[in-house]
Amino acid sequence: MGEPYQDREASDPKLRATDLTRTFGRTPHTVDALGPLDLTVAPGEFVCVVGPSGCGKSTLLRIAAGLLRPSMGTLEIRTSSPRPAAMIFQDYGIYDWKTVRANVRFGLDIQRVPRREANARADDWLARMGLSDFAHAYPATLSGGMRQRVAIARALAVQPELLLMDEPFAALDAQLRTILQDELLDLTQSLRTTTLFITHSLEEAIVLGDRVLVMSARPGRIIAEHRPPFPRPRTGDIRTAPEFTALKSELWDLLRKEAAPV
Ligand SMILES: Nc1ncnc2c1ncn2[C@@H]1O[C@H](COP(=O)(O)OP(=O)(O)OP(=O)(O)O)[C@@H](O)[C@H]1O
Repeated sequence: MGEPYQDREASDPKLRATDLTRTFGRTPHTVDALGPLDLTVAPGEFVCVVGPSGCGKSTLLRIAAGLLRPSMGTLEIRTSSPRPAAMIFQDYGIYDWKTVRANVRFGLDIQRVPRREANARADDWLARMGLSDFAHAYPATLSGGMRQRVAIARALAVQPELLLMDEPFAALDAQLRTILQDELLDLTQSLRTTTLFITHSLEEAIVLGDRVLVMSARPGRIIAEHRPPFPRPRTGDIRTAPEFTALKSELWDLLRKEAAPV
C-alpha cells in the first residue's frame, strides 16, 4: 500500500471528523467498528465513501447524523442555519401511513413551515421528481424507484446544509439505479448541497463524487482518496470513458485487497 491517507484540510469544512472511533459492546466482547478516522467535507462538495462490507460505513454516517455517539474522537458539523442535516437510507425511510405529499412535507412540518408554503414546496419537489400525479397516493402503491424519489424529495425539500446518504439505491435494480444516479447527479450539480454518500457501487461513487474515499476492512479507516477526472457539470456519459474504467479497476483492486480473507 502507498502513503497513508491524509485528508487535505479544507479551510472551512462543513463536516470534520478527527480521530473518530466507534466500538460496540462491552469487554471482552467488543467490536471495533470504525477508525480512528479523519475526514473533512468542504461546503458544496460531494464525497463518496466506498469500503468492504462491515467496515463501518453506516456507523460513520449514523454518527454524522447524530444517531450514534463516537467512542473517541469528534465529528463536527458546521451549519450556519438551524436547518438540519437530512438523511436518506437504503430502505427509503418513508412513512407508509402518510400520503406521498405528506411524506415530502414531513421535514417542513417539523420545522413549522406554514401549511400553505409547505404544500407549495412539497408540490414543487414532487413535480421535479415526476411524482405530481402521485401526491395523494400512499407509498405502498409506488414502485421502489418512486419510493426512493419520494425520500430524495423529502430530504431536499428542507434545503439541508448537509445531505447524508446511506446506500440509497442499493435496493433498486441496475437499470433504475443508473437512472436515479443520473437524476441525483443533475440535482446535486444544480443545488451544490454538501453531501456524504455511502455506497458499495464503485460506478456510483465515480459518477457522483468530487472525491471517492476508500475505507479499509473493519475497523474502517480511510486508506485512499481519488478525484474522478471529470469536470462538472458532468453527465452519466462518463461511464463509457476509458478514464472511468481505469479508475473503477484501480478502486476495485484496492477493495479486493481489503475484502480478501486473512
Ligand atoms: N449496534 C451495533 N452493535 C454491535 N455491533 C454493531 C452495531 N452496529 C454495527 N455493528 C458492527 O460494526 C461493524 C460495522 O458495521 P456497519 O454497519 O457500520 O458496516 P458497513 O460498512 O455499513 O457494512 P455494510 O457495507 O455491510 O452495510 C460490523 O461488524 C457490525 O456488525
